[in-house]
Amino acid sequence: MSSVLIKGARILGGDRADVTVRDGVVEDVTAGGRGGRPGDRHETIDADGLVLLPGLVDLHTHLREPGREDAETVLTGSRAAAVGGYTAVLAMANTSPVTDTAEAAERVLDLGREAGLVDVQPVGAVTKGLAGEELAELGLMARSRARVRVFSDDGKCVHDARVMRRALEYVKAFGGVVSQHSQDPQLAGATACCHEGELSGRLGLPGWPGVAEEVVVARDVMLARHTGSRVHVAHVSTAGSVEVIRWAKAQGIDVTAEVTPHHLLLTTDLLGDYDPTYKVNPPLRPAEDVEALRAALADGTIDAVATDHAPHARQDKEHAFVDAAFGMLGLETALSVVCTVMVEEGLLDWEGVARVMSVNPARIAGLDGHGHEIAVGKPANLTLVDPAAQVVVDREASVSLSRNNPWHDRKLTGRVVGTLLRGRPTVLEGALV
Ligand SMILES: NC(=O)N[C@@H](CC(=O)O)C(=O)O
Repeated sequence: MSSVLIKGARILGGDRADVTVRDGVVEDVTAGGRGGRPGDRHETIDADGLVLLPGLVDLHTHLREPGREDAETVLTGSRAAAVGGYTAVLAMANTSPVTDTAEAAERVLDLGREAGLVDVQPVGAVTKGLAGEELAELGLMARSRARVRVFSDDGKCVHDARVMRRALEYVKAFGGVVSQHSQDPQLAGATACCHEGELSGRLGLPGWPGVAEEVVVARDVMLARHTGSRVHVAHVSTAGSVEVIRWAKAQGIDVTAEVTPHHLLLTTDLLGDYDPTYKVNPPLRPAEDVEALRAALADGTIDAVATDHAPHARQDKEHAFVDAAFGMLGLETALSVVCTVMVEEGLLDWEGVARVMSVNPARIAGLDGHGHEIAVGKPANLTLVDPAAQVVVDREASVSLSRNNPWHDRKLTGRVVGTLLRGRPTVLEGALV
């Protein structure tokens, strides 16, 4: 296999270095920009002043295949992931059919390998058909070729405490984790589609109060304590949930949490003109929650940024607000949003970005080969970022199949310019290779 020389990149935003990768691993790191032996033939990437990060890992991606290939496929979602700087994504189980068997998980794994742009790691459903009643084949999925370690009914909450307890006990045996979509179905019912508050009243939209999330987070951390197992809180959206998670961590309870880019920047007042692009689960919250989420990501209470990339075909989104599908795109813009709201605001440095977008997600998901330090002998899953680039997002430029992009026309700072999967460039100069 050929080698690649990345010249002059700032590893985690530090001093310039030359990084040579060969046969899928980092072969050499030379400080000061004199890397590459004379006479060696490399493909050279001029990375002068660019920030080099370990390849990003997304704990929460919806790829829609099988079942809704008109919204996204494993291939198109993999393209969006690579453009976004990702080298691994966890593919959520709420496809049709649901990923609730070993065969279904292996099929997603194989589709990811065929696409060959990022490692697609299937998430297994917690319950059969996401129905919340009977446990899915957790052990068979774990022992399958797909080696499933993350289980989630995402899109639905595992609301029965007894089922959640059993799931936590079960996954403990093989070091698995349950990623919970925390939404109490009585407090936030089937029609709830907007943060409950003054605005939802004025708009006449059924409200989804923060407490519907917080009560489930509180219950689940107690179940994690009781079972000695591991729970992960998906898409945390309220200050109250942050308080519970902070308390639980202080008790030594094995809980981790993720926040989405949209909950770090967008607020509920965007719903003023009923644009379904901004309809998402959990809903966009007020500015006080956004502030608390940023602070929690900065201080480590929230471990990871996860996109909840949720592509939807036009016919599912272009409806009256109450009838439109929940969800928004996220893979291609996540790094730019994190750079804008966390790095530019002085809340995280690039080492911190590597931690919340690569190291911690890889650890939570148990993904070997990702989230490693950039050092000799380590897998060459790498992301190059231009930290000063000014981007105006154009939804038509997306490589996703869907267009439900809440970032359209927004100005963001920082841009992914290169991605390497095991030493092979998948993205160069911001475009797919
Ligand atoms: N996050 C979303 O708004 N949508 C998710 C599922 C869900 O959590 O409702 C989807 O699959 O579309």
